[in-house]
Amino acid sequence: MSVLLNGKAIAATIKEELKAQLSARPYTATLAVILVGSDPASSIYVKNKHRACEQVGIRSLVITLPDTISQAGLLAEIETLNQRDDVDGILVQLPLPASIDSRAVIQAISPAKDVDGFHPENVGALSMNHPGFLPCTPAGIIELLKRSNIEIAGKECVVLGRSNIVGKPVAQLLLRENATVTLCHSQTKHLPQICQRADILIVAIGKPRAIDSRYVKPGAVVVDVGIHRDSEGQICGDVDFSAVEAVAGAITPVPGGVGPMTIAMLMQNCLIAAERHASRPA
Ligand SMILES: NC(=O)C1=CN([C@@H]2O[C@H](COP(=O)(O)OP(=O)(O)OC[C@H]3O[C@@H](n4cnc5c(N)ncnc54)[C@H](OP(=O)(O)O)[C@@H]3O)[C@@H](O)[C@H]2O)C=CC1
Ligand SMILES: Nc1nc(=O)c2c([nH]1)NC[C@@H]1CN(c3ccc(C(=O)N[C@@H](CCC(=O)O)C(=O)O)cc3)C=[N+]21
Ligand SMILES: [Mg+2]
Repeated sequence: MSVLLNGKAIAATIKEELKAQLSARPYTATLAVILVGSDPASSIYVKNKHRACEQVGIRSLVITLPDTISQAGLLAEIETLNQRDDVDGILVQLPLPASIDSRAVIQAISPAKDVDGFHPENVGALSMNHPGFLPCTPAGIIELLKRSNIEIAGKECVVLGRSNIVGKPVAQLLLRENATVTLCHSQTKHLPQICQRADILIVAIGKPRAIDSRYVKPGAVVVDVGIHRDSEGQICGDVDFSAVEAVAGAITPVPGGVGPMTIAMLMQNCLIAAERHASRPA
C-alpha cells in the first residue's frame, strides 16, 4: 500500500491561493488559448483550462480555428495576440495538424506571453536558471513533490522520456533542486535495473500501463505523467497503477495526479505574465 499523491486536491489549493492573490491586484489577467481543429482530447484539455481560468478569476479567450487554416494564417493570429495589450498569456494547444510547422508557431509567440514555457528563449532561461516561464507539467511535478513533503535534494531521480515538453525540462528542474538525475529513453539499456535505483521515478513515455513493479524499488515515489484512454474508455497512465502501488511508497493517480497540477501551473504562469505586463516600462 502506498500514499496517493493527490494532484487534484493540491491543484485546487493552488488555484484558491492564486485567486486570492489576483483579487488583491489592481489589474486583470487574460489568457488566450488557440485550438486548431477539433481533436477530442485537445478539446477536453482546453475546456479544463478555461474552467480553471474561471475558478481563479483569469479572463479566458478561446480562439478556435479550422484544421484547414494555413501556417501563415495561424502565425497572423498569433501576431495579433502578441500585439494586443489586453492579452497577457498565449497558449497554442498541441499537437497541431501535420501541415503546420509547430516549431515556427512556438517561435512566433512573444516570449513574454509564452505561458507554456515552450519558446526557445524560455527553454534557454530554464537551462541557465534565469527568470522566464517554466513549462507547466515539469513545474507541476516539482510543486506536487514539494507540497507532499517529499525531499528532492540528494535523491536518486530517474526520468523516463526525453521530450522537450516533459522529460528534458523535468530533469533540469530536478537537477536545480539538487537531485542526482538519470534521463532515460527508448534506447536506454537495462531500463528496469536503472529504474530500480530511483528514489523518485518520473514516467513520461506515452505507453499505456507500460511500467510495472519490475521497474520500481520498494518504497520509491512514482510520478505518472502519461495520459491515455483505453479501449474501454478508461483513463490510464504510463504506469500499471495496481501493480506499482503495491510496492511504491507514494504514487500519483491518473486521472487526478499530474494533469491538474499542469493546469494549476498554467494559471500561475498567467499571473506572472500579467504582473510583468503591468509593471513593464512605458
Ligand atoms: N498530464 C499532463 O499534463 C501531460 C501529459 N502528457 C502525457 O505524457 C506522456 C508523454 O508525453 P511526451 O513527453 O509529450 O511524449 P513523447 O512521445 O514526445 O516522448 C516520449 C519519450 O519517451 C521515450 N520512450 C518511449 N517509449 C519508451 C520506452 N519503452 N522506454 C523508455 N523510454 C521510452 C521516447 O524515447 P525516444 O526519444 O528515444 O523516442 C521519448 O523520449 C504522454 O502520454 C502524454 O499524453 C504530456 C504532457 C502533459
Ligand atoms: N500547448 C500545450 N500545452 C500543454 O500543456 C499541453 C498541450 N499543448 N497539449 C497536450 C498536453 C496534455 N496536457 C494536459 C493537461 C491537463 C490534463 C488534465 O487535466 N488531466 C486530468 C483529466 C483529463 C481528462 O479527463 O481526460 C487528470 O489527469 O486528472 C491532461 C493533460 C497539456 N498539454
Ligand atoms: Mg495526469
